[in-house]
Amino acid sequence: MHRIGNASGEESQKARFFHPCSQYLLQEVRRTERESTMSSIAAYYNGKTVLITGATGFMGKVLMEKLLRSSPDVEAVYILVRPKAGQSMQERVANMVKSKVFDRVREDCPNFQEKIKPINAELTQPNLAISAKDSQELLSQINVVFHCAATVRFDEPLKHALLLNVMGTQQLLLLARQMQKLEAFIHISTAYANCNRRNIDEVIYPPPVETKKLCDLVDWLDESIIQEITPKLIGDWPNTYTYTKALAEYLVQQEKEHFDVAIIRPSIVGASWHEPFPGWIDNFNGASGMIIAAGKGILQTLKVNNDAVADLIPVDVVINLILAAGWYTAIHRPKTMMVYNCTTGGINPFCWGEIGYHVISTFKRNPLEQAFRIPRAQTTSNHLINQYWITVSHKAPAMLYDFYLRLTGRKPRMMKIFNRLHKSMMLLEYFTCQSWEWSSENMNMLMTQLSPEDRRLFNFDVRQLHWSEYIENYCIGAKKYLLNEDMSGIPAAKQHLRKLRNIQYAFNTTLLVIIWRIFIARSQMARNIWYFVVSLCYKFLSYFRASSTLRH
Ligand SMILES: CCCCC/C=C/C/C=C/CCCCCCCC(=O)SCCNC(=O)CCNC(=O)[C@H](O)C(C)(C)COP(=O)(O)OP(=O)(O)OC[C@H]1O[C@@H](n2cnc3c(N)ncnc32)[C@H](O)[C@@H]1OP(=O)(O)O
Ligand SMILES: NC(=O)C1=CN([C@@H]2O[C@H](COP(=O)(O)OP(=O)(O)OC[C@H]3O[C@@H](n4cnc5c(N)ncnc54)[C@H](OP(=O)(O)O)[C@@H]3O)[C@@H](O)[C@H]2O)C=CC1
Repeated sequence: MHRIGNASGEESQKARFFHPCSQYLLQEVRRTERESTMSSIAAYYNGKTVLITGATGFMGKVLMEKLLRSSPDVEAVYILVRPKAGQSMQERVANMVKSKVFDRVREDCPNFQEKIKPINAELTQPNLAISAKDSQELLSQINVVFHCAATVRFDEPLKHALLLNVMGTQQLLLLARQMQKLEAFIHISTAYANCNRRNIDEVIYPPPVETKKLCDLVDWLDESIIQEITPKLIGDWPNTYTYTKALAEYLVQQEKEHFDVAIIRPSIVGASWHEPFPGWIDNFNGASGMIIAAGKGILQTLKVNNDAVADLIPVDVVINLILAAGWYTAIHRPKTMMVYNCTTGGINPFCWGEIGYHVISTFKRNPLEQAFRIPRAQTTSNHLINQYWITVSHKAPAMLYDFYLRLTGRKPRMMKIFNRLHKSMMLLEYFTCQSWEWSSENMNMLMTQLSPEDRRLFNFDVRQLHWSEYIENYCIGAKKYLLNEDMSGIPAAKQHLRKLRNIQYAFNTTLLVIIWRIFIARSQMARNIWYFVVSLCYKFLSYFRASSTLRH
C-alpha cells in the first residue's frame, strides 16, 4: 500500500504497473503533498463554490480579492450585484475588477475574473429578486456563503434598514436552507450591534423586539410616522444601523439547526494593514471621512474622549478572520453557533487622543493638496469647549471664506460642507466619547486552530499591529486611494501650507491690532500697557542693533 504523503520516484514507477486506481492514488499523493505545504484554509476553498453578498462594497471587494488570490483553484465566486446609478450589473462588475484593490490578484492570477459569476439581485425585494434559473444554480452549487451586504448608514430610515439588514438577511437564510451543498454560512455583523451594553461577550443577546412584529408594523405604517417614532422604537441604540444589525444576529442564530453558521463582529473597519497593500481604503465611512476632513484642515475640532479606546481594525485583518471562520465552521462544525468579536481594544488598545495626534502629524509631513487650513485637531470631551472651537475654528472661517467667494463672484460652499461635517460629527460622537469591552476568546481560540502557515497567510493577530505606522499608512492611503492625490505633489502641498500659515499670521496680527486699537481708544490703562510694550520692543531692538554693530 502506498504511503500517502511523499511518493518517491521509485514508488511512482511502481505505481505505473499497479492497479489503475494507483494512478488516482498518486494524484492524491501529489495533491496532498502540494496542500501539505499550502495552508489548510486556502486548500479548503480550492474546489469550493462561494457566494458573497455585498461584494461591490468596501469589505466585499477585499474578501473577494483575498479568496481569489489565496485559493486560485476556487471553483467559482458568485456575487450578488444590483444595477446602480444607471449601470447594469455587468458594467458594475467590469468597472469593479479594474479597481486597484485587484492589482495583486491580477498579477498572480491574470484570469481571476473568470471565477467571478455575478448574479442580479436586490436584497430588499422578495426572493432577493433573483431569477428562478439563478436560484437553482445557487441552490445546487454553493458550499459557503459570506453575507456582507447591508446598509451601513447611521441615518438610514428604519423601514429601509429593516428591509435590507433584517428582511434581506431573512430572505438569504431561507435561500441558504435550500442549498444542497452548503457547508458554512458566515454573517457579517458589527461589534456595535449590542452597543447598548458596556461589556459585550461573544454570544447572541435577546433581541430588543420580536422582529416579525416590528417588520409587520413598519410594513403598513406611514413613513413619516415611522420616522417620528424611530427614537422610541430603537430605544437605547444610537441609530437604526446598529439596531437592525442586532435584530439580524438573532435571525441568523435561529438557523443553527438547519446549517452551520457563524457571526463575525468587526469594530471600526479601517484601511488595510498589509493586504492587498498597506493603506488601501475606498470609502469615507468609519474614521476615513473624519481623517480626510482633518487632513484638509476642515475638521479642526472633534468631540472625543481622548482616553477612550478607538477600536479600529484593519480591513484585511477582518477578512482573514472571516475566511478562517468559514474554514473552521465547515471543517469542525462546532455544536454551538460561534460568534467572533473582531476587535482590537481588549488586545492592543489605542485611544482617540493618540489617533488625533498621529493623524495630524502624518498630514503635516504628507499634506493633502489644496488644504482649506493648516491641519490641527482640538479633541475634547467637553461639549462647551467643543462648541466654542466649532464657532471659532469652523463656522467663523467658513463664513469669512464664503463671504470672500461671494465678493469674487463665486458660489459660497464652505458653510454647506461644514453643516454636513457637523451632522457626521454628531452621529459619530456616540462612538468616540466612550469605550466598550468585547471578549475575544473565540477569536483567540480560532487562532490556536491555525497552522503556522495559516497564521502567516491569514493573519488576524492584532497584537502585532504597530498603531503609529498603521495610522500613517492609513492617512497616506486615504490621500492616494480616496483622493487620488499623487505623492509627488507633496512639495507643492507643503508650499500651500506655508502660504496658509502666513495668511494665518497676517490675519491674527491684524485682528489683534484691530482689537487692541478698540481697547486703546477706550482705556488709559490699555494705552499705558501698549506704550510700555512698544518701548520695551524699541529698547530690545536698539540693544540688538548695538550689540550686532559692536560685533562687527
Ligand atoms: C482629529 C482627527 C481624528 C480622525 C479620526 C477620528 C475618527 C472619528 C470617527 C470615528 C468613527 C466611528 C464609527 C463607528 C462605526 C461603528 C462601526 C460600524 O459598523 S461602521 C459601519 C460603517 N458606517 C459608518 O461608518 C457611518 C456611515 N456614514 C453615514 O452614516 C453617513 O456618512 C453620515 C455620517 C450619516 C453622513 O451622511 P451624509 O449624507 O451627510 O454624507 P455622506 O456620508 O453620504 O457623504 C456625502 C458625500 O460626501 C462624500 N464624503 C463624505 N465624507 C467625506 C470627506 N471627509 N471628504 C470628502 N468627501 C466626503 C461621500 O463620499 C459622499 O459623496 P457621494 O455623494 O458622491 O457618494
Ligand atoms: N465598514 C465598517 O466599518 C464596518 C462594517 N461592518 C459590516 O460589514 C459589512 C460590509 O460593510 P462595508 O463593506 O463597509 O459596507 P459598504 O457600504 O461598503 O458595502 C455594502 C454592500 O452592500 C450592498 N448592498 C447595499 N444595499 C443593497 C441592496 N439593497 N441589495 C443588494 N446589495 C446591497 C452594496 O451594494 P452596492 O454597491 O450595490 O450599493 C455593497 O456591496 C456590513 O454588513 C457592515 O454592517 C461591520 C463593522 C464595521
